[in-house]
Amino acid sequence: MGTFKIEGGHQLKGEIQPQGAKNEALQILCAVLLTPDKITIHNIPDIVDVNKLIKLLAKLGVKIEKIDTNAYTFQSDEIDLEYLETEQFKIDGSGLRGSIMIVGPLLGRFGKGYIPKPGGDKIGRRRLDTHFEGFINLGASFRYNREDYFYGVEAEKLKGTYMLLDEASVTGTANIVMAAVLAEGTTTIYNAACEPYLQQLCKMLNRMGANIKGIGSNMLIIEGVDSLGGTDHRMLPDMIEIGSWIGLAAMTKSELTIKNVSWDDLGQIPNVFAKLGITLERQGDDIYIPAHTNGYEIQNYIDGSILTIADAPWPGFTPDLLSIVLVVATQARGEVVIHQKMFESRLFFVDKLIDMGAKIILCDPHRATVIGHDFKSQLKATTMVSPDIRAGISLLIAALSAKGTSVIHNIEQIDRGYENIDSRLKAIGAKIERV
Ligand SMILES: CC(=O)N[C@H]1[C@@H](OP(=O)(O)OP(=O)(O)OC[C@H]2O[C@@H](n3ccc(=O)[nH]c3=O)[C@H](O)[C@@H]2O)O[C@H](CO)[C@@H](O)[C@@H]1O
Ligand SMILES: C=C(OP(=O)(O)O)C(=O)O
Repeated sequence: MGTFKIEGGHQLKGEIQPQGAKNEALQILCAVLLTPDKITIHNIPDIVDVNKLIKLLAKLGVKIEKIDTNAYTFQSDEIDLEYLETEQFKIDGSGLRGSIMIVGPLLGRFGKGYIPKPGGDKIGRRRLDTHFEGFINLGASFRYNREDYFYGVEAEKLKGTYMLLDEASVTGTANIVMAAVLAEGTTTIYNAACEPYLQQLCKMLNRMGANIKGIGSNMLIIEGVDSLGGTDHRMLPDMIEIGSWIGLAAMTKSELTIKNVSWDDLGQIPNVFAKLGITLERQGDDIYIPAHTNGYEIQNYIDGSILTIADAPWPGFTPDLLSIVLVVATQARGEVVIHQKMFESRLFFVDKLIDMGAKIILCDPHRATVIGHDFKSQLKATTMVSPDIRAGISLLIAALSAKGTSVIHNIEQIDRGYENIDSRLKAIGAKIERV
């Protein structure tokens, strides 16, 4: 179990280049299975989850070449479907959440797709019904082996159809789209997820020869084609990482510039941090955050009632930033209710923040009320264990603002989604060691 030792209470300063987006990378990497032609992908983040998926693709027979620090080529012209029947695949496939998205492309191109129960954050129930109901709608037969949590879908030829998803699942929509692009006829997916990473996937598939309309909306219309070809793709910057850097800057009263953020793809993120009282300046495509020497004040609603920050499917606010918003609120002036609607086990990490002196009431598993300290009392350093990726980075931000030296164990959770986080933090003045 890896550990970070952090000496908190220091102001940081400098520029940060965000990494390529983790959750986009997981979709895009699965899409390389859709064609025998070469695909070049740039801005791939060097993080544990993505590297696990790249290894899994290699074991499936994808020819992979690293052509630059964050760029690879992929060629899926000799796929070894037998690997899907092996015990090793059960281990590899369950190592991350994103592996679920190999099923759609494999089903679309080879007529069968299998996956063990995927891994990822333990943040509540993470059902897969939307994915498999979508494949069944396209004509696939489905089986699930309860003994070893193994899912399978098979079809001679998928047939396009109309479907209304039971929820706007992000990976579910990506999976169904990747199957439907090679189905016969027209598939309409209503209540589709429409976040920027999904838009990126659809645009990439269209460059490969697919015919997807309605990109960016919650209704995707896909005319199936017989085959797809190669393309070049560049990943967007990671909006969750960008939000994490904004939170870090505010909590440590640091002046930071986050470079090349693709501002127009950030949706509600700048607004939500602005509601917490954080000043963000748009400078070209960069975000400049001045040092918040006098703190930051949470805005109430216009009728004076207390602000609630809640998650919702895109274009709502992403659930992946709520833990970060929560930690930032602990030092604000004012109060806020954090409502995590999607996941029921994601707020339990607040116990650690309470140990550090934060004023938080966990009302129920989904809601926490935070009463900010306005920096009148600093958080106290402590020893903690990172339960999931976003709680992990939130605890790291708390530790960097706290008085004294904190220790965070199980930092593998943070490494799942943040590239070289310790060296990038050190470059802007943080006192952090991997021990
Ligand atoms: C690898 C990847 O891309 N992971 C992301 C993806 O996970 P993932 O695709 O697994 O998440 P889903 O979009 O399927 O759903 C997340 C949770 O929200 C619930 N839900 C979803 C849609 C909806 O309309 N109503 C609703 O309540 C689901 O029941 C589930 O509990 O999207 C999540 C939601 O943005 C993010 O937290 C994850 O980081
Ligand atoms: C929940 C997350 O990831 P995953 O879906 O990969 O577990 C996340 O990135 O915050």
